[in-house]
Amino acid sequence: MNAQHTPAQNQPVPFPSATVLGYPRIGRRRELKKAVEAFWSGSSSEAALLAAAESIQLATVRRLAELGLTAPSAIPGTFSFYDQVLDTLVALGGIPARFGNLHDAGGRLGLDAYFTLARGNAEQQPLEMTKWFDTNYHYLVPEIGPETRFSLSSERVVEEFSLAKANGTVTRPYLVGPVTLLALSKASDGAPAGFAPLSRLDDLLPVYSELLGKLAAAGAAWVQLDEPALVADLDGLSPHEASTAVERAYAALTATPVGEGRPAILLSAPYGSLGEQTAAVAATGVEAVAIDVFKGALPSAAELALFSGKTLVAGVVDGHNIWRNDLAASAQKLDALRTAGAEHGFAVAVATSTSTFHVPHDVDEEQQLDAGLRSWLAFADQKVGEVATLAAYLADPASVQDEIDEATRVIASRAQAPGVRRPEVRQRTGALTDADFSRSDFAARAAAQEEVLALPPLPTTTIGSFPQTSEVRGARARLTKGAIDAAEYEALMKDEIKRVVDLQEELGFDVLVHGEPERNDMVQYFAENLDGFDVTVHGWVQSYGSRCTRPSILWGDVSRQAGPSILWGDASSAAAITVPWTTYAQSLTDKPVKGMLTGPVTILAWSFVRDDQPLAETANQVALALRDEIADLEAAGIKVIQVDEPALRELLPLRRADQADYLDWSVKSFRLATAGAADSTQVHTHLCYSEFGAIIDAIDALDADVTSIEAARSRMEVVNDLEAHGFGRGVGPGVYDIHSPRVPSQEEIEDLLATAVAHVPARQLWVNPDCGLKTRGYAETEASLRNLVRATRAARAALVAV
Ligand code: MET
Ligand SMILES: [Zn+2]
Repeated sequence: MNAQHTPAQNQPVPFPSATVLGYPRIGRRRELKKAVEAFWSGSSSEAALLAAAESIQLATVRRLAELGLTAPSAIPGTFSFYDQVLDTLVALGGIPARFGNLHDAGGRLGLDAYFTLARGNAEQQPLEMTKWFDTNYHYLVPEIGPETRFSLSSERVVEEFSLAKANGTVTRPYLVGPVTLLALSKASDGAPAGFAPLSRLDDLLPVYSELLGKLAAAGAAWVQLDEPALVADLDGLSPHEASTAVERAYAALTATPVGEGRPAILLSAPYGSLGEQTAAVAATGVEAVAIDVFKGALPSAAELALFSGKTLVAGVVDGHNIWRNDLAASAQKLDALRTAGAEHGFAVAVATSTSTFHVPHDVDEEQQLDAGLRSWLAFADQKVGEVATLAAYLADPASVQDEIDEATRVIASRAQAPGVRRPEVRQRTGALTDADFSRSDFAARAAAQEEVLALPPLPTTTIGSFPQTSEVRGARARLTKGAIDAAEYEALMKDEIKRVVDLQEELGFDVLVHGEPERNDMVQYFAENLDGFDVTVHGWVQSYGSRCTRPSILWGDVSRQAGPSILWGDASSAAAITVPWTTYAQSLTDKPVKGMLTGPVTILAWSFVRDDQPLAETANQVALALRDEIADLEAAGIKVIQVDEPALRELLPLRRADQADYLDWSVKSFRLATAGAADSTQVHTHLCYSEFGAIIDAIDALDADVTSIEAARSRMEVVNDLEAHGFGRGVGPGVYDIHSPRVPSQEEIEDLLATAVAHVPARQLWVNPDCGLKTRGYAETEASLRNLVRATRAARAALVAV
């Protein structure tokens, strides 16, 4: 089996015929999560953590070899204690000055320094966190300024390579590439206005080269430098700047010939087309380029001609979603590439389009799923098989005809399966008119809401969830196992709701929440209660650090389920998903309790969504189900309803040309979900995890009465955008960073509020944390919320004094 039909000229060691760009790194049973969290809590030692890391790393290498990645350099470096951007940053030593000196006496950044950057300490906020391209993974944002010093500060990547090698496998170390690392960085606090981190490229490159040299010396034949920034239109990075940076960076990194102190370089460009960067990338001296031809387009004939002498690694198998590959379609793409390769003298290899760390490990772990549904799926392990099959196809097309036919048959059966297309759902979306997407004027709504709610200035609220205690999670586990029945579970949840309501009353909040104890996850909970979805048991994927989510599978047409829910066995609650919990909370207090729903875009973004129809159609189906739920909440007397859309920014296409269309359908789906609400019902939305400046028009177009936005971790930057835009409705920029256990002081929150009041009219402002509190403990949450309410009271007094 050999894909090197036209061996590239400049490659001392050929690139393997089949590979993946990355693999899940948290462990099949989330072993890394457990090991890291035990270390953080102080219940295990650094030595225990390192031992766990080693065993996870070696298990991955063994598994990938078993699955067929046996050629040298076919297995990528897949380990990270927290985040790949942080790994690369720490290796290069470019850490923010605000942390003081984290280097040890030997000039190294150890594990403690690494975790301090990720999680903060008593004095310093952690590095900001934001979405990695259009995925639900979050990376830590480097802060680079003129003062940043780069020096080789960690050789973990070399040690990881050596560990695998000592155990018999030559892997392909992975680093975030220099252009992407700087393009994703923000200017440090001390940097002059307009400073561009990319201006430090020339200072960074020698450290990359030094690290590549160490990898070569350790025996690495190939390294992978990931440059997804090249498939995106990033703010502050023009196409010309991007090409120039690519040219400069890779001229420096390939200055040394392969074999004379550097490994061969695979430049990988996942998540879309290289587009106008194709020529710049093809002109570099790297030995191989991985392009995404699943989500991205095949390069044109003229572009392909530029790859002469290289290996083109074709990402034909989707690394980002879970559907079984259409092998016949992939084979066609490979045929085109093979023909062009023969003509222009480049080799072709097969890969996934992105790292597979966006998908779970193994479909075979999900025997509880319907066999039909299971046959439509490919998780990380199955994708390795698909890649191997397609590499075999390149070498000998006839050898895998059976596999190709089988994939074609399964995909055809999926289109016909019951539940995939339901006429009653399609009639409803087909009959929508413009009126279904609009509420009356904001002014009229605001007046009606003021009358019903009569809130003080700077109203306080939380984002929805309260800490998920081990009792709550334990109760859910016992319900699943059948150790308690629905009535017992319901009683336990009610106890928790009462505790949460009482706590908010005691703290003095104005708009309360029920705390969401009944929700394992804000998307999965809805998926479990809607038709068209299924959930997995072991399908965990990393969201950030040790945090994992278990995306549901949205495979069919969506509607609320007919018939009573399993809980609240009373037929009058037929189909309602959230009403009984919310009305129970409302029965305990005179303050308004928010109904909490997850919006259509977020339900799509955080599920594995069907790929057989436009996302807009699926979003409208979900929106109508939520619209029905909102009508039921209103009928039950709920006055404030929040529809969370934390993922609105996440699905934004990476290329500007595609963004307007996305924003149009995504905003419409939110409006479709919420526009049935009465004027007097206050509709909230919540956004987090991203910088929102770029989509502020779309946020405005959501037409929510109140929007809460994550802001504490980026130190209130969003209020500048709101001010510049003239945002006119209610807004709560977060004042408490819930991603870290740190308790913000009253003074600190007062400062943030003062900043907010300076940019946004006080009558529009709300006071709230950045996000839900489910991952926090009660003690720190109580202390933080107490400071939040105290700071609000002080800010109100200051307003009156003015
Ligand atoms: C990631 S956004 C979370 C919103 C949800 N209502 C919560 O409070 O957990
Ligand atoms: Zn949030």
